[in-house]
Amino acid sequence: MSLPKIKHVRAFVARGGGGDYHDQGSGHWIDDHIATPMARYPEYRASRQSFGINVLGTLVVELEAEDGTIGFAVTTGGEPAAYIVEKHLARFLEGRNPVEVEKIWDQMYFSTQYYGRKGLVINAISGVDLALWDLLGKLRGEPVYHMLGGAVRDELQFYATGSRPDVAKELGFIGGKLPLHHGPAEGLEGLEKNIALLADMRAKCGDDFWLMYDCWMSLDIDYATRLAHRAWNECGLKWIEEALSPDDYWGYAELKKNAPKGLLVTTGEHEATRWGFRMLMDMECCDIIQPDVGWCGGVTELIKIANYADSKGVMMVPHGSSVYSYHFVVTRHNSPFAEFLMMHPGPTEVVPMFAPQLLGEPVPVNGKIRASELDKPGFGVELNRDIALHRPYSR
Ligand SMILES: C[C@H](O)[C@H](O)[C@@H](O)[C@@H](O)C(=O)O
Ligand SMILES: [Mg+2]
Repeated sequence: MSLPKIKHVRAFVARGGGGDYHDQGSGHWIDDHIATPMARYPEYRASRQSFGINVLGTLVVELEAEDGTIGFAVTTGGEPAAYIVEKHLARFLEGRNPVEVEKIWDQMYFSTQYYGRKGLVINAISGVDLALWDLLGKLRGEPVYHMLGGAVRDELQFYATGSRPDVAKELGFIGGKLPLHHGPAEGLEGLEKNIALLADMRAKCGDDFWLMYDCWMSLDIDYATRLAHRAWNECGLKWIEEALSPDDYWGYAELKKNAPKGLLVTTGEHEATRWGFRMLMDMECCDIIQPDVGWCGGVTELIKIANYADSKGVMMVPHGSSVYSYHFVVTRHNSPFAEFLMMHPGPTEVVPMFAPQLLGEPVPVNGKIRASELDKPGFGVELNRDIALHRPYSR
């Protein structure tokens, strides 16, 4: 049974939130003195946008089939990713049967391996792969999660990422993940501030509410180990996330070995492909892997990553990527909960993570999304065509 072939491949760029969710206006919690590897330079310490965290913008990939059906997806990548899609990857898509997700992924990866493998190129491949799965679902009239094996539970439960875990608790989330504000460059004074903030949130949220710290690659092994023990002993931290550079597999293995029993070590949002995640798991770097399906290779690659994690008894809780991860998580026993990234500036309200780019994007209510809410073709969302979309490399 052949489906309508792919006729057009288009790559657009959009700004102002959405796929590149760090691309927010001023005064947003997500750019408020958050610790990063660049914090060793004082001029880049107060704002991640000052060193370019939002320089790329959103990549929108659109695949149009012969019958006019359109599949699309958004991720982080902007104009350089649009170039890779239009000038390199499109040749493996135009004229092809959209069912060939494996062969198309293989050709996109190995044709770009000489300059890709991780980062921007894999973001571009992920965007194409997500658009392909969306197109497949729209052509078949099936939600992506049905094509992945169906739901193993009736609802998804979420923890919330943002600077207000106390509000997240009131909104019904199972936990709150705080951004870490101070890294090694701010010395013991900064460490004490990190602990004081966590202790304040523990007092506000009570003992049973999960509290986590997201360190966004900002620490060294000594600081991370000291923070882990203090935060566990004094504040009952549930996990310490992405403490070290994604390339420091050896450091993660040491941190996990030296972390207090009971504290979880997590990482992976800036890792890519089955090979990168195999390295994390074979070197016993973490207790939970956190791939971003828009950055790790898409659904086709996440299937391989998640299956390997499942075989090793490692939890796979994707980095927040809205519907693109919800349709995956609901089908996996080793993904018992999901992340919801609070994109309200406060954050004191639940707003769609990729707003304003996706029409029909579901949001957690009382910290949950029912699986039945995903029962729409593809990823169940449509592109908001009222936003400014620019196609820099039309052919
Ligand atoms: C809140 C963190 O600093 C990042 O901005 C966030 O995108 C990511 O690390 C996460 O896990 O949500
Ligand atoms: Mg993170």
